[in-house]
Amino acid sequence: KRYIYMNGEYVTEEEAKVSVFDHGFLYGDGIFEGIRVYSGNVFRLKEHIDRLYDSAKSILLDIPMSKEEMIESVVNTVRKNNLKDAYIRLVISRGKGNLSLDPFTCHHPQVIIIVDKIKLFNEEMHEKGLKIITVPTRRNTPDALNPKIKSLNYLNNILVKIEAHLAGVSEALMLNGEGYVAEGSGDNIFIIKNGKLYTPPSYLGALEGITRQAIMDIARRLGFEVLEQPFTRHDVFVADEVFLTGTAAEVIAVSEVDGRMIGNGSRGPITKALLNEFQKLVKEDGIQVYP
Ligand SMILES: Cc1ncc(COP(=O)(O)O)c(CNc2cccc(C(=O)O)c2)c1O
Repeated sequence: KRYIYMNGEYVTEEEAKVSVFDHGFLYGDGIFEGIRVYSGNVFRLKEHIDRLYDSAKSILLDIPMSKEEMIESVVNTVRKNNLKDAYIRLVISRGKGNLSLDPFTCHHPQVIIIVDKIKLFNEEMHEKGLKIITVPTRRNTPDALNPKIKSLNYLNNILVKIEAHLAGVSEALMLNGEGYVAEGSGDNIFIIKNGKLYTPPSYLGALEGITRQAIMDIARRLGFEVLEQPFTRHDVFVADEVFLTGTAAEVIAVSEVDGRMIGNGSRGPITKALLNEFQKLVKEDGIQVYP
């Protein structure tokens, strides 16, 4: 049996329901985090919670518990489900209100913690790398709905998934309003050229990924230069290596973009080395569920 945390209680999947008047359901008025547990370690949980509370502040959503209480609730929910490896979906909605858009008619934000088994990319996909495309749908502009806010408004990302699917690929890149590469539908992007790593700067219009930061930390620790600067599709096409990062994706190589083969058409050596280091880090850096 799986238990879901809802507003301080554990309920079963069948009992886990929200009101049809919940503004998270009606308007995507809410925020969320995707977090992973590796061998009982909740990877960089504090960093995820810090980002969650930043997203909350940015949309004036008042989470009815402290960061410490939220961390404890996440850990307890993993323990309640007795999982050592898992994917956690932490959702906070504005809560039940009337049918207007007005968030000030919602007085009880919903705090929901779902713990699930995780699907992985298999070893073959890691070695071969993903074939991806660039799609016409641009990333939300920061002065409209800032991509730094991990909100429940994922239609921008879902439209990208639809375009990728229609093109027969599993993932796609979004550009920003100026035509610079922003990120994938649910992951950040890195390119490697002449031994240097490049990733779009966070102001460009992408989520400040926890995995992105971890890879930058690892790469710098290994002595690589990492530059956060804008780049274009051309820079991606001529890169030696390309990979995507995300809690679900981890570190996944890209072997083809818009029909251009990347490097020798399979995962590059630096990408593989970074993934190896990442797989060690995720077991250590975070909060232990079963100390
Ligand atoms: C738009 C976007 N960009 C980057 C990332 C990677 O960030 P982290 O390194 O912090 O996870 C995300 C988060 N990744 C995310 C969110 C929701 C679902 C899925 C999925 O692949 O099922 C993935 C994301 O949603």
